[in-house]
Amino acid sequence: MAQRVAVSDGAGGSKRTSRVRVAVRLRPYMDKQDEKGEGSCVRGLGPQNLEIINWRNSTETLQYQFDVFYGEQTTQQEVFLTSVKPILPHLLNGQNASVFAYGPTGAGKTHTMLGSQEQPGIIPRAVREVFHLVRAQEKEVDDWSYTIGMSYLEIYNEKVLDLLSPNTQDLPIREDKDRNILIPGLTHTQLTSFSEFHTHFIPASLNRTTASTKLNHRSSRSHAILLIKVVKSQRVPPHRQQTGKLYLVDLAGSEDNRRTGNQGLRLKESGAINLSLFTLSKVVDSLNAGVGRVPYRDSKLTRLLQDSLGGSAHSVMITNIAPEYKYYFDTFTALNFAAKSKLIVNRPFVRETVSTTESGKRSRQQHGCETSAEPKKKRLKERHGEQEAAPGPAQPQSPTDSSVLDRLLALEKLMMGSPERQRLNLLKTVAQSRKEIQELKEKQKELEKKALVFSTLPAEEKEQAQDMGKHDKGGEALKDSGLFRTNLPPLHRKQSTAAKPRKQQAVVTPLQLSQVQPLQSCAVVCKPSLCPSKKNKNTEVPEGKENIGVDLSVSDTDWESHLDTSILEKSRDKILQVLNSGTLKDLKTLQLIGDKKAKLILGWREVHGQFTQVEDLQKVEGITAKRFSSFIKANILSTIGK
Ligand SMILES: Nc1ncnc2c1ncn2[C@@H]1O[C@H](COP(=O)(O)OP(=O)(O)OP(=O)(O)O)[C@@H](O)[C@H]1O
Repeated sequence: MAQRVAVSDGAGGSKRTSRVRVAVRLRPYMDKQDEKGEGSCVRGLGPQNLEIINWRNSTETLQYQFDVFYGEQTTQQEVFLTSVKPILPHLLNGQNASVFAYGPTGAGKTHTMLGSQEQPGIIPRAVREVFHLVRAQEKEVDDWSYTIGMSYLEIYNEKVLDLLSPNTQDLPIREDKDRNILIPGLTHTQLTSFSEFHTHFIPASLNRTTASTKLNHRSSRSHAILLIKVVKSQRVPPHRQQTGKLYLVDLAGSEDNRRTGNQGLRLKESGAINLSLFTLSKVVDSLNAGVGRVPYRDSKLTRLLQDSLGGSAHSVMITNIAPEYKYYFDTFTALNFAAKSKLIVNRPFVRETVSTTESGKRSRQQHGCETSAEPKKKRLKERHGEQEAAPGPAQPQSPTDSSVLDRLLALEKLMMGSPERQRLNLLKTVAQSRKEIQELKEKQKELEKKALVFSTLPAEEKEQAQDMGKHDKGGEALKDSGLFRTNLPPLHRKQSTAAKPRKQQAVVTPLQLSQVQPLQSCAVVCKPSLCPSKKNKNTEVPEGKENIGVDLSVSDTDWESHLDTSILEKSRDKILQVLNSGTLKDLKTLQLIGDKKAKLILGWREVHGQFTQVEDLQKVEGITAKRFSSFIKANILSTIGK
């Protein structure tokens, strides 16, 4: 059997970590979409620079520098030749590459990646070039043969779906011992020519999940990922084999839900899209800043791209932006994620209000890439015009909506002026907070359900339940959090007629009835020393599970000795069973296991199979011996009570 060999770059040899090359492409101004005729808010300054009006002060612009800036006149061919073609030869040496189009909905990602028949984009051009390179290589070198194959998939709502075989379910992502990422079950079709590629690709594209949002009629709601694999096999012994993978990714649009009118399923989709794009930008940031851990595992998208993004792979991110004012917030956000730095420049942006019919003409003038050699006279004239149009500190023309301004302020506070590492930490904190909010929301839903049940109980039972609830620390923590109070107004209203303010909050207490029970029952089966004590409270409570219904205050080392061995074993078996056969939801019912840990457990199971004993849990990333010891204690106490 052919052997996969380690590959090195033709230029050097030693393993290195590539930066992700960041390009920005500004699409042409589109009159029809700009009903208010507000004009452009962004324009090019040169081959690497652009500027956007400063929303805080319109006498200033914010200037950004990227590896490349493509102005609105840039052709599809120029984008391909300068950003994509140079990385393709690496595929024939067994190296990986990825090209992805990032940016707000309607800013031109699909145009850049796919294009049209008249203006083909990166995908058709890259596949044609790969065939060309392979044919040329086959003519030159005799002792290697090449095969080219394709897979096409989408990530929709964090599910991996096969576009070449649309009836398949969510596919798993695995990693082999050489750290290659694999998707078992994904269709891989051998291609003999470029026209054959078209035969498979076009119908598969129609399987892609798209829906209409207010912003773009055929807005893509999934990340579409085309994989082109080049396998190079040695015809003579030792029959070495090298595989080069190229991922061509048309990302779903990041969007502002308040503006797009997303609700229900669309809103859920947007959550998944925004989370994966957020993780992607964190990954790109970490790779380019050269900081330690790259958070590939935080989303399916980045997990899938792990072996083709950073490391020894060659990656290009093309951030697409739109010039219209109505895209201001999205453009600003996209630029801040893509840019390493920005400069505030005291130079006004001409932005007098014009009628829609004139705006196209004016925008073309504005968007011509200005250079520093621009006549001084013209700049002075612009400045003068600006002062006439908008005296004093100005607001941005479009995002005057106070919620947008709030978010701009928050975003700026987060991104501006902080050193790279600090910025990464902030990004991390935001992601963590989002996760925690999600978990709290889930918990809240659960509590609401239980509250409903409680409201049907007779008065006597209610009182009993309230008394028991007072002992529950997790419930108190939730009650004390502002989030719980603000998110449960209907429940408070319901109670307010029957009880005093202090008691109103007790609406949650019966909900913890089932959580308190383990401790109560525990008193029956364990020795007195194990029963809940309020004195010893220094036990670590990891990962968003602070509201566990058991007391962890008993000493970490001797608590097992207080329990009956057969009960202990039975509990361990129960836990092991959940670890080995539980779904994500089941795993999350375990004490101290949140969403992230549950996913890591599932991932471990996919790669390594069953856990032979509960202690194996320590092999899962992030579960330290200390965490495991808290985990086992909390879960055993909890199962004993059930
Ligand atoms: N560089 C460009 N030149 C000409 N037209 C463009 C360019 N970029 C985008 N467009 C046009 O703008 C519109 C929106 O572009 P596109 O559908 O590619 O956006 P998108 O970012 O892929 O949106 P979504 O996230 O919804 O898929 C399309 O009509 C497209 O043809």
